[in-house]
Amino acid sequence: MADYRKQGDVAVLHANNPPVNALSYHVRQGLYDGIEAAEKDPSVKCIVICGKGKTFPVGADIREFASGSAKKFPNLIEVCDKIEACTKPVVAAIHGFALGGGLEISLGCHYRIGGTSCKVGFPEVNIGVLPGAGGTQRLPRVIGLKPSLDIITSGCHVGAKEALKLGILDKIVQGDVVTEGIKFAKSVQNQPLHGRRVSTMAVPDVSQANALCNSAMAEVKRKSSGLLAPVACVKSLRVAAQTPYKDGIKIESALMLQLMTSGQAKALQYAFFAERLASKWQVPGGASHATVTPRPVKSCAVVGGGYMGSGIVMCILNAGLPCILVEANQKFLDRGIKMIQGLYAGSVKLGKMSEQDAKKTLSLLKPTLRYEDLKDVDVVIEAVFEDMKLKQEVFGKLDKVCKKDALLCSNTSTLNIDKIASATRRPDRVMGMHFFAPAYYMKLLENIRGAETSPQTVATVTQLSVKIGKVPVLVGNCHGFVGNRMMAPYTTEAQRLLEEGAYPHQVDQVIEEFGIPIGPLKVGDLTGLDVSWKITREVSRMLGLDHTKREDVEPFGLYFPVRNALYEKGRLGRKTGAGFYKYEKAGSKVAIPDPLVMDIIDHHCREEGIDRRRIPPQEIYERCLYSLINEGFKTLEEGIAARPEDVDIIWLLGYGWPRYTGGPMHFASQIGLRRLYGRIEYYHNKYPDRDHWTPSRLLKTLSQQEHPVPLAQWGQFASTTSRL
Ligand SMILES: CCCCCCC[C@H](O)CC(=O)SCCNC(=O)CCNC(=O)[C@H](O)C(C)(C)COP(=O)([O-])OP(=O)([O-])OC[C@H]1O[C@@H](n2cnc3c(N)ncnc32)[C@H](O)[C@@H]1OP(=O)([O-])[O-]
Ligand SMILES: NC(=O)c1ccc[n+]([C@@H]2O[C@H](COP(=O)([O-])OP(=O)(O)OC[C@H]3O[C@@H](n4cnc5c(N)ncnc54)[C@H](O)[C@@H]3O)[C@@H](O)[C@H]2O)c1
Repeated sequence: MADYRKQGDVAVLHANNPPVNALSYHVRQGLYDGIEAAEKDPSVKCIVICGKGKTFPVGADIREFASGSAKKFPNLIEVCDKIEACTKPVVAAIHGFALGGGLEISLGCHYRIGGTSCKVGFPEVNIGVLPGAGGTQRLPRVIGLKPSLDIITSGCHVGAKEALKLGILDKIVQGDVVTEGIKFAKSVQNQPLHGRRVSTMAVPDVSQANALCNSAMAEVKRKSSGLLAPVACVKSLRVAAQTPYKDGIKIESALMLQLMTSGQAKALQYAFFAERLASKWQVPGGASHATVTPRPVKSCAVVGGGYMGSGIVMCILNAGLPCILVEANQKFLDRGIKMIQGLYAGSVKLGKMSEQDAKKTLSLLKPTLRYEDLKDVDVVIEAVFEDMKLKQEVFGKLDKVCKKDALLCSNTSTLNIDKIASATRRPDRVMGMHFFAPAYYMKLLENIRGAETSPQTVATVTQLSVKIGKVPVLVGNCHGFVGNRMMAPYTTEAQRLLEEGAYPHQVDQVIEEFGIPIGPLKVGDLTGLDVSWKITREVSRMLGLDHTKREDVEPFGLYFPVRNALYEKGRLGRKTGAGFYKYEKAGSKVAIPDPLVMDIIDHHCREEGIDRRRIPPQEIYERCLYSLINEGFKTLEEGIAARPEDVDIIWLLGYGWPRYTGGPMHFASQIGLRRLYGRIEYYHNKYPDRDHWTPSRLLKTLSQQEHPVPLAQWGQFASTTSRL
């Protein structure tokens, strides 16, 4: 709704829909009625529109797109037109964010003022739509075509200063924005409105419009190939430059309608809400984010300042928390500090941070070689080598030196959290915090709850994760947790395809065309074939197998003859300039298909008596992606993942799964679970020895329901107790 009050001869309209004043039906109605009432009231001379609470409206209510309420009278176009047509001056007083429909409302106003820290923008492309309430038509009339193309196709926020410079804001004000808005409105109440109604203006300097739009179109197609929304934005902006508002708005609306009903928009909006759901955890027994109070965290420590540890330190420092870094010896400590300093220096060079801020942030870091220095910290995150014996040794030490209520966390990517916790006398205060590389950049944090981890530990770690800028997803304890566990069948199938008829570039091409930025074999080269070779050896050891014996490892899906042959030839991936591909030189990024690798593969097949066949792209697609999805369903049926949305967020934020498909689980729902199950069963019959093709029981049950079960209800069909 919108609150209407009068202050002298000024009508003040507050959009009131906490927490972000999304423009749902009642808010639109309130604003529309408010303008009408102010127009009718002879004692009102001018009007101020603002937002209650922490922000100006941040846009349309995204949930109303699916329900259809977004189109209900008065829709957002009608509200903006109503405001603009008002015969009394209307001023938008912006604090917080004016995004999407919120910015459109303010462009419907005759004047816009903003607080010093306000931000404006059109983030619609991020959720698969366009600024469809006149945004693509009004913004270029205010600021010109080029900056409008930049703002609308990028979805980026624009700060107050820049907004003033561009002309989006008429003034930046200090202090309370509503009070200032009232003052401003009074100052313009007698000014004629002619020339202030944006829809009546012409887009300035359209001589270069075609060239600008052509180049913007080429750019969005290059950057976000396959995405519908940015293309539609450019189309709509081109129209704005060429036609009067009344015609442009019709084309904008038609484009909006197409986008709103597209699968991409649904998937992107699903991802938007899934991301916000992720930190809302619940564990068996009922404890949840809503019921458990986290402990305050005032200081942290990181053990191991290698590749991951140094990135984790930066996340902590960036959040303004003091952090101690412990290393095994001076050489590695120096190397870690140098890495951290170098990254901050890089940020300063790129203008992302001032030198002073970098200095201040770095002053929160305390390097040491003494574990005893950790005695007062609230949370320790361990990031030493992936070795159970070493991790247990470190946790044993930490348990001795750290205060009793300190939390001890591990950045392990695969190891058993309970086993690590068993080295301490406080398993209730031990948890996994699985960061993704590079840790200072990647938003995902897979937090692993052990069998004895207490709800308060979960609450504290979740709160800390958010504080350091991450999206935390709580998962249960198993080998590889959710993300890496799902990765295993995907990479296994990618490699097995090589033995049957495909070459590395053919496999990667299919996956990259699907939208994952780097195919599985290029990822193999990136991480290093020696690294995956060692992992295979370790896992084989854990299972009591000899990794050199095919008959031992093959039944467990651990037999990778092509990778092994490349490894034995010293082709360790990008770092050696050769792996599944060749590279111009060691460390180069461009992977070049290598006839030598094809010969190695052909030779292997001849030796094994394998008749190579042409593998159709559809088979590559299904074997890599469906095996991964099947594993995702298994994590749900075992209660390792709590919700399909969590699985999706892990893959969207951690592994580059294309956001416009919503994530593997949402994608599965779009394929249709019956069809998906059928294909998985087909491959299970074809490759009965590969455990990862055993169909998930949950998927089977869901596929047998008479009507498709909405994704949000899948959890009700998972039969096993949660292992979270
Ligand atoms: C015929 C006509 C057709 C219609 C035309 C429409 C045209 C229009 O151009 C389309 C739009 O405006 S498209 C829209 C364009 N605008 C955008 O895309 C802006 C999207 N929003 C954002 O970017 C961020 O929320 C902010 C940066 C605003 C705040 O960040 P922060 O402080 O970290 O807060 P937070 O944690 O992110 O959110 C807090 C709570 O609010 C919830 N919620 C938020 N926005 C919502 C929305 N629009 N809706 C609903 N709910 C929304 C969010 O889910 C969460 O709920 P929870 O239940 O508590 O979990
Ligand atoms: N590399 C990745 O992409 C990645 C991603 C997610 C998680 N992880 C996990 O993060 C952890 C660290 O991996 P990394 O890639 O940073 O390894 P790394 O080899 O770069 O760093 C490990 C560091 O730990 C230090 N160290 C060893 N023993 C120590 C001890 N007793 N006390 C203090 N420091 C000690 C080493 O000196 C080294 O600097 C592993 O568990 C790994 O599985 C790695």
